[in-house]
Amino acid sequence: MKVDIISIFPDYFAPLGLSLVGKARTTGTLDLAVHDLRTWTHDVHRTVDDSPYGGGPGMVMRPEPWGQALEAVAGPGATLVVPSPVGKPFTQADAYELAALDHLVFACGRYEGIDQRVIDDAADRMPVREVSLGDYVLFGGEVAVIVIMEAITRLLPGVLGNADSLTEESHAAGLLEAPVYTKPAAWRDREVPDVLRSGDHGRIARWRRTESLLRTAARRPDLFAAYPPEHLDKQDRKA
Ligand SMILES: N#Cc1c(-c2ccc3ccn(Cc4ccncc4)c3c2)n[nH]c1N
Repeated sequence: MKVDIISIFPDYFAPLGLSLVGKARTTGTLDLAVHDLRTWTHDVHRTVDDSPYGGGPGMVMRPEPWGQALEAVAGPGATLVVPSPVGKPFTQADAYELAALDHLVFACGRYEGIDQRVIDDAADRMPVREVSLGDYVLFGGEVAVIVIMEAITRLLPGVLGNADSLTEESHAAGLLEAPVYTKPAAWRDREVPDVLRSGDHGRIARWRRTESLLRTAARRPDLFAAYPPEHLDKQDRKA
C-alpha cells in the first residue's frame, strides 16, 4: 500500500517510523511518504493561510498550495482522505475499506480548516473521504492521520503475527471483545475466571461470547442495537 501525507508539520509523523507501522515500512508492506505543504508555496514567507471570507475567528488554509500539492502527489488511482471535525465518523469498517486501496493521500488541515474549493476540486478527479475521529475538536488533522494509519496498517497482510487476532477483537464483528487475563492466576486477591483455566475450549468460547454481548449491551447500546439478531443464537438470548 502506498500512502502520502501532506502537512505543515511533517515531523508530527515520526511515530509512524516506530513499532509495527515502522516494521511495515521496512518490509515494504507500507510505502509511506510525508510531504511539507510549504514545498508548494512560492512567497518569501511560505504562506499557507489567510483570513476567512465572511469574517470570523482564525485563519483558513489557502487553496493554491493545496491544489499544487495534490496535483503533484495524488496521481491516478489515489483516494484523498481528509480528517475533519465535519467528517463521517471513522469506524473499523472504514479502516478495512481504506486498507484495501492501493494509494491513499492524507490532507492534514490546520487553523479553521482547508478552503472548501480544494476538496471540491479534488473530488472532480478522485474519491474523497472526509472523516472524523469523534465528537471533540483537535488542533489539526495530524493526530487523526496517525490513528487512522495505525488502524489501517494492522489490517495489512503479514503485519499482525497472528491474523486470528483480527477476528476476535473489538468492533471486528460489531461487538466489544471479552475481558482478557494472563498470569499470575491470582493477583491482589483477584482470581482469573475458572473457565479460562479449564482447558474446555467450547466453554471458553461460550464465556467469551457472553461477556462480549454483556459488555457491548452495557457500554455501547448503539452497537448492541445494530447487531444483527440473526447472529444471536439460543445461548446468546439467555445472556
Ligand atoms: N479528524 C478529525 C478531527 C478534528 C480536526 C481535523 C482536522 C482539522 C484541521 C483543522 N482543525 C481545527 C479545527 C477546524 C475546524 N473547527 C475547529 C477546529 C481540525 C480538526 N477535530 N476533531 C476531530 N475528530
